[in-house]
Amino acid sequence: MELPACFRYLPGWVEDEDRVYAALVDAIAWEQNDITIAGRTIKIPRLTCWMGDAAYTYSGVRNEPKPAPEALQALQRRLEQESAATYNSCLANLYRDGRDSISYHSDDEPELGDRPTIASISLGARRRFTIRHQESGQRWQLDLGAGDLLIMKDESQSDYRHAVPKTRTAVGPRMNLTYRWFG
Ligand SMILES: O=C(O)CCC(=O)C(=O)O
Ligand SMILES: [Fe+2]
Repeated sequence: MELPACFRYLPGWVEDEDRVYAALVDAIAWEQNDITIAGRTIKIPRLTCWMGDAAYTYSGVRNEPKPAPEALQALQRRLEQESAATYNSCLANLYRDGRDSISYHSDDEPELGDRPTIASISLGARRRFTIRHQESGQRWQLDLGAGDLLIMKDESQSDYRHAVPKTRTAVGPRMNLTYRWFG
């Protein structure tokens, strides 16, 4: 099914994606944060790293920025040309296996502004990405593979939610880089 117009899918956008994955998996300062929901503290089911100018707080976790490796900045420069947008930060996710996931959410923190453009690059193993329209409940799914780019803009965060569900299928690690403008 065709995606809503505020999601633009560009498969195979990254050149040399295996090399970029290998460089970044070692260079990024991964950590596993805790989140507290309804008084219960659990570990986020994936590794993350926030690279930007300022601290980023989401789900009650304050993330201090870490330095961005050169390979990450090189991708950002190419992305800015592709998406006619500028980015000043990147939230990286590492899904170690099928038990790692991100549940349905919108990236709607106030610092991202109204109708943010978020450029999301996938590297490593292919994983399912699901989109749900908040009001109608209509769903879409994409299998994001190594080198794929998904640009989310306009009402993608205000009207839709997205997720990477857990899978029982044996699957290797997947990295996702979400470039954002954080004001
Ligand atoms: O891993 C993905 O493809 C999505 C990650 C995501 O939605 C996020 O970091 O906000
Ligand atoms: Fe997201």
